Amino acid sequence: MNIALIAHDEKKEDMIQFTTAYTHVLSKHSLYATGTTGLKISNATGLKIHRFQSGPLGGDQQIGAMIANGKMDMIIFFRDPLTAQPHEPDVSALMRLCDVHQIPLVTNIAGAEIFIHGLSRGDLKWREIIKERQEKEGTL
Ligand SMILES: O=C(CO)COP(=O)(O)O
Repeated sequence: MNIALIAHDEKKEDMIQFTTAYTHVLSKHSLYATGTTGLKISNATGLKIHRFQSGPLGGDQQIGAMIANGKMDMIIFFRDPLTAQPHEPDVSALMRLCDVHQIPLVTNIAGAEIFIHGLSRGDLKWREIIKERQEKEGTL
């Protein structure tokens, strides 16, 4: 599965703890992240991560583009609800695209715990079926 990991500054510590705890699960998947989040995770865990631009510079939009192109399977986005973000429109756009394309999105560590267990149990296998169908129909 292609998984995006994103955290606002006040939530980066949560992301490091989460990815450290679940390195063994995450290492079986293709990981993508916004710039600073990706750097911090790979420094802390050694996980291989494709890093996009930093969020305020367009990273959320790059991940959004992957969703629109049918290339993203899950978004783990630890959002800071208490701090105004200069790129709030990008954040909203990313979450909107998750809903448009039925991509599982979780925005806090408590939910992410549930997602990660579902992921290791195979709850996201339906994504493969959808992708195969889209490839056949030429819509991917
Ligand atoms: O701002 C972000 C997501 O909206 C995260 O960006 P960084 O990972 O570059 O800090």
